[in-house]
Amino acid sequence: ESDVSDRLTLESVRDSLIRQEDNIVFSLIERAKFPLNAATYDPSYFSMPGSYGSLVELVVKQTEAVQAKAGRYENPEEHPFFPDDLPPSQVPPHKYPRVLNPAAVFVNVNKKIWDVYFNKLLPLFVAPGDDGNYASTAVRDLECLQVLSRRIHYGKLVAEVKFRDEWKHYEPAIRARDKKTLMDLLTAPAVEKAVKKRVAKKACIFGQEVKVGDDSDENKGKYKVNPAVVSRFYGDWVIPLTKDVEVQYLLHRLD
Ligand SMILES: C=C(O[C@@H]1C=C(C(=O)O)C=C[C@H]1O)C(=O)O
Repeated sequence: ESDVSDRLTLESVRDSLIRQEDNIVFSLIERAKFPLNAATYDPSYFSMPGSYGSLVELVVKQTEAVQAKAGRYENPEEHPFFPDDLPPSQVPPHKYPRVLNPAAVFVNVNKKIWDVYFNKLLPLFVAPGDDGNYASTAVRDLECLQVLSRRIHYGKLVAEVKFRDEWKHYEPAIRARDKKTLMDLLTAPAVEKAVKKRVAKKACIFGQEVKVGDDSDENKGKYKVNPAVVSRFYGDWVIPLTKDVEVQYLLHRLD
């Protein structure tokens, strides 16, 4: 049986990133069903024993605790937002193929993802207002955070494949801790451009009203999430954070 890492190619890793776009766009559409619902993020909205902060923090922390028991974070592709005090996995260990350098576990940009999602993205793609559905809102946020985190940390696998393909170029830059050269080596501008175009198109296709027996174009241009916002969010944050993960991982690749 061949080693999983032998089947890992830049193409297969990119295919996964493309598939994850579907998940991200759908999750944003689901969140955008609700208005901002500011109470979800307001620590003074409720109080309960233990220091959970806001409702969304309660939902994320408690969900992560349950998922940790179920073994979610044993998977090197999953990263918790609140790694401190997580309970251990309760399930028999699964033998994940060892593909990444073990130092990969120390690369976690979820704090940044949390900040960017709530402060940069959310105000741009949800309507202002309050409909009282705070718990559902928090659950949708959790979903968005998890799919974004998975996508961005996939940068570790991308970097691993690129390193294997071109180690002769990467090694000297890693030894010299030369982040600028690493960034230049791993950047593929044409791929980035295609990603931004494709996510805008997905937001158009997945987010349109589908009508039967009505040929009029009255719904043309009305989308559940603004395709331009999704594309800009990818260009300004998702891609740069993925590349940040790539560089951070590569710096540890020879540890
Ligand atoms: C992920 C990759 O690395 C970089 C980041 C990209 C992204 O986040 O979509 C796209 C191209 C590269 O500049 C890749 O090459 O596929």
